[in-house]
Amino acid sequence: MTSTAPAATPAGSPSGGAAATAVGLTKTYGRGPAAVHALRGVDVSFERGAFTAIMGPSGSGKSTLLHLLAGLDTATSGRVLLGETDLTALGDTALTLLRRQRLGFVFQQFNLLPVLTAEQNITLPLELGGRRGGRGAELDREWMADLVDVLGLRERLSHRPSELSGGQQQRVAIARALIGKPELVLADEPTGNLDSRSGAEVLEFLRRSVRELGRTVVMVTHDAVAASYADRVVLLADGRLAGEVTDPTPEAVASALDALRTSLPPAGGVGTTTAQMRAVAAAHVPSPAAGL
Ligand SMILES: Nc1ncnc2c1ncn2[C@@H]1O[C@H](COP(=O)(O)OP(=O)(O)OP(=O)(O)O)[C@@H](O)[C@H]1O
Repeated sequence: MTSTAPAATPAGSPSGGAAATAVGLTKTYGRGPAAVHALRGVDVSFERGAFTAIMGPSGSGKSTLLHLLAGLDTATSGRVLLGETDLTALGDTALTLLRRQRLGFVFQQFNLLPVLTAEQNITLPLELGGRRGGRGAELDREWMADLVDVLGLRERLSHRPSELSGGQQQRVAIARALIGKPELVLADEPTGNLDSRSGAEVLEFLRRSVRELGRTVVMVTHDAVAASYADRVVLLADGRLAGEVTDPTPEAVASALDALRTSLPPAGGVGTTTAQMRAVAAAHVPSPAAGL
């Protein structure tokens, strides 16, 4: 699938124009011989107004990177910037507020409240913000109408989640993620629980939220077809940035992933140098990441 979006910001570029930036990001779980190096120094920028997918073999650090971008986990070293704000310098309360006011989340499990209607689920973040005096508690009715139309939910607003299909529920979850006009929407396998038709709808809506509603989306996925809806695919292998595919097609993504998998030993990275991965990725990826 070819995108008409502007060229992506190179990996590791400064945060000007970037919705989020990771700088020398490392995350180690555990200590000593049991330590797991989930991220080993990742430098990557996510361009504002673009749809970026993060892909890589199982255990390559995708979810860890998404969680650090969300301020849901703390880095071992390095920094995460949301715009100009350094998340790694914030305490728990500030991070909670930042997540509520500046981020939107879409999960594989739709996480809708069963007793609320679709409309109530969508506006819930504003209710929560309002109760605590947070910013964005006012419902922007025009924005709500835009979201409902783009997501095709107008006829479904009074329905409860149990009365909606999986795809419709995920569209409600996307509207809920977007209602507060977050700077960045983080999606973790948003189509993982959907059949391919509903998945395609959801991906199309995520793309439209970027193209038509000016949002910024970063999505973790295992699916090369899903990734092809993005403007750019960032590849991770063994906790490191291992290349990228711009204007991705499913074939280009699948071949870049195959190249990464065959370059990794079964144990997950021991003995594989970044240089080896770069060489393999460069051979298969149309636009390898600058700065690798
Ligand atoms: N809380 C944790 N404690 C210990 N190790 C962890 C923890 N979370 C993740 N890891 C390890 O960190 C590495 C990266 O995990 P992560 O979940 O980020 O990978 P992933 O690319 O998202 O994998 P998958 O595609 O299988 O979901 C893995 O080796 C994983 O086992």
